[in-house]
Formats: sequence, structure tokens, C-alpha cells
Amino acid sequence: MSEATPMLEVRGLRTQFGTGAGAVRAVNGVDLAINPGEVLGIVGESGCGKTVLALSILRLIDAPGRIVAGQVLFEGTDVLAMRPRALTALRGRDIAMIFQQPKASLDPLMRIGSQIAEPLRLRGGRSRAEAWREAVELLGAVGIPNPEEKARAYPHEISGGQAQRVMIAIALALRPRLLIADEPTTALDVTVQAQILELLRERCRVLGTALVLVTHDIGVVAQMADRVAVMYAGRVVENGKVADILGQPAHPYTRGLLRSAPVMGAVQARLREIPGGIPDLTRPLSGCAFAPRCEARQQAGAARCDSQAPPSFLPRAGWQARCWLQAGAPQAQPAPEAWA
Ligand SMILES: Nc1ncnc2c1ncn2[C@@H]1O[C@H](COP(=O)(O)OP(=O)(O)OP(=O)(O)O)[C@@H](O)[C@H]1O
Repeated sequence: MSEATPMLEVRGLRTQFGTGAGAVRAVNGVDLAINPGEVLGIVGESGCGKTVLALSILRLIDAPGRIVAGQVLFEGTDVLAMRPRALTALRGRDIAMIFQQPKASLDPLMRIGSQIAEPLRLRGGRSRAEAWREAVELLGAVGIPNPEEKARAYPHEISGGQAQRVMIAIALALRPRLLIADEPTTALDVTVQAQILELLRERCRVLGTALVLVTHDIGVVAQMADRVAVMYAGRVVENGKVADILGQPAHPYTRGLLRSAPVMGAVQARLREIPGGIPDLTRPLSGCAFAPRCEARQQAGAARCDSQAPPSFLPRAGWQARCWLQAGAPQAQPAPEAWA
């Protein structure tokens, strides 16, 4: 962790889904911290629990899902214990969220200007005219051409990229302290993805909003984030500064992700997928969840990997990795209890 006091702390979070086959442990003991104004990337393969973690932070998990343990402390107050009224006030005003499918998140029957103006009027105390004027300004700030005219358009009249720009304007209209963006560019044409990410980072920087960016693409993390949490099978397996972790990953899973994606313009001869798939999350794990796919475990023949879940080690201050065999293990110290 950096020395800053975290704005949001997730402690021991567990979210499960009841299914006929047993409880899916989608988030299985996550600890995380987000500092004011920083960009935290959450990365991992499909199904490793990123979306469920993001939704759990805002208590947006529907049945058969249930948060079964943990705390989500926003500026010291546990979101999981908040009463409905406080929770409603928190969402959108303090913490906002944007999703993968911008068009599905917009109201098809409402002009886009009104969709931005509404929260400004109802929750930001603006008059109708002020809210509309600000909505037009915000459309301009997120790069919508002819914002006055576009404010009167309906969602079906704009492109997917423009819809995501509108969602960013809506999410940031009330200047939240934290924005959670779940794969915000996955549904968009590749040509606009980089522009939208750049816009997101720029708007958050201007407003001093911290950003949690959920992505399966470690290249996006390299481009955007200050810190990264790498998730595998419902857990954070490595967590720290992007420069440390992408420069010298301690966890074999992080190394596998890096090998399977082009990063920071590095010239790579060949991309290699990590063989195998994520484990069945209904089964209790006896050792490291990644052990069956882990090259380092195969080379070292470490039986401990199969029988004991690794605690967090600290390769360096502010850097945690859950691996018995991590690079630099001799210097690595077990993490304090809160992170173990
Ligand atoms: N409603 C649900 N019922 C049962 N299982 C669920 C439900 N929603 C999610 N899961 C399971 O929880 C696990 C984590 O899913 P999650 O969507 O968080 O993964 P992800 O890392 O965000 O992947 P993706 O990038 O594909 O969205 C998966 O095994 C998924 O099948």
C-alpha cells in the first residue's frame, strides 16, 4: 500500500451464488485498498470474479448471489452494513459505476441530455435550466460533437462509442469520489476503445475521481493504471504498483497473463495462452487454485502448492503475492494478518 489513507478498503470479501451444483465461490476472500485519485486495474481471465467483486462493492448482487462475509469500507463506513437510504445516497454521488454495454444502460425513451440532467437536478440541486446547460457542457467535455443538438437525441440515434461517452458523462456528473468501470470498452469497436479509455482517465484526473478499471486485458492495465490487482479463482493473487508487477511479476499466473498479451509496445515473438482453465468454483480448494496450471509448480514439484493455500507474501513494501514459489521468495516476508 502507498502511505495515503485508502478511500475504499475491501476486507475478507466473499460472495457466493447458490446453484444446484453447490455454492459458486465467485469472490473468495478478497482484500483490496484504493487510494484517493488513483487508478486501480483489476485483471484476470474470464470467470475469475472481477465483475462479481465490482458489483459486490456497491451491493448490486442479486439472488441467487449473496455476500456472505467481509467489509467494504468507504471512507471508514461499511457499505455492507449501510441502511437502504444511505446506500442510495452513496451510489452515484460518492461511487458511480459504468458497465460493458452502454446502450443497455441508457433509457431508450429519454433524450440523452435529460439522462445527464436528471441526476444533476434531483440529486445535485440544480434548477431544470441549469441542469440542462450543465448536461450540454458535460457532453462537450466527453467529446460529443454538436453537444447542444446531440443532447436532444435519443440513444438509438448515437453510436456505441458515443453512448459510452454519454455513460461517462452521467457517471461523473455528480463528481463521485470513485468510479468503477467494468470492461467499459469491450463492447466497442477497437478503433474507439483507446479513445474511450483515454477519455475516462482524463476525466477522472480532472475531477480527482479514483478509478477502478475491471479488464481481462493486462495491456489496458499497463496503459491506464497506477496499481493492479490480479484475480484468479475469486482471489487477488498479486497486488501492487503496475511498474513493479508488470516489470517483474512475482506470481506465475501474472507471468502467464503477460505472456498471453502484448504489453506496452513490447515486441513479442509469440503469444502463449496459459494452458488449462479456471477451476470449478463450487469445489473447496485444498491448495493454491492455480497449481494445476502452474509451470513453476510443475518444475519445482512443490507438493505444498497442492495441499496448502499460500498466504500473501510481500516481495517489496506495497506489493503482495500469494504464491509459495514466487520470484524473490527468499526475501519475501509474510504479509500482515489483514492481508493474509
Ligand atoms: N448469477 C450467477 N449465478 C451463478 N454463478 C454466477 C452468477 N454470476 C456469476 N457467476 C459465477 O461467478 C464466477 C465469477 O464471474 P464474474 O462474472 O465475476 O467473472 P469475470 O472475471 O468478471 O468474467 P468476465 O470477464 O467473463 O465477466 C463465474 O464462475 C461465474 O460463472
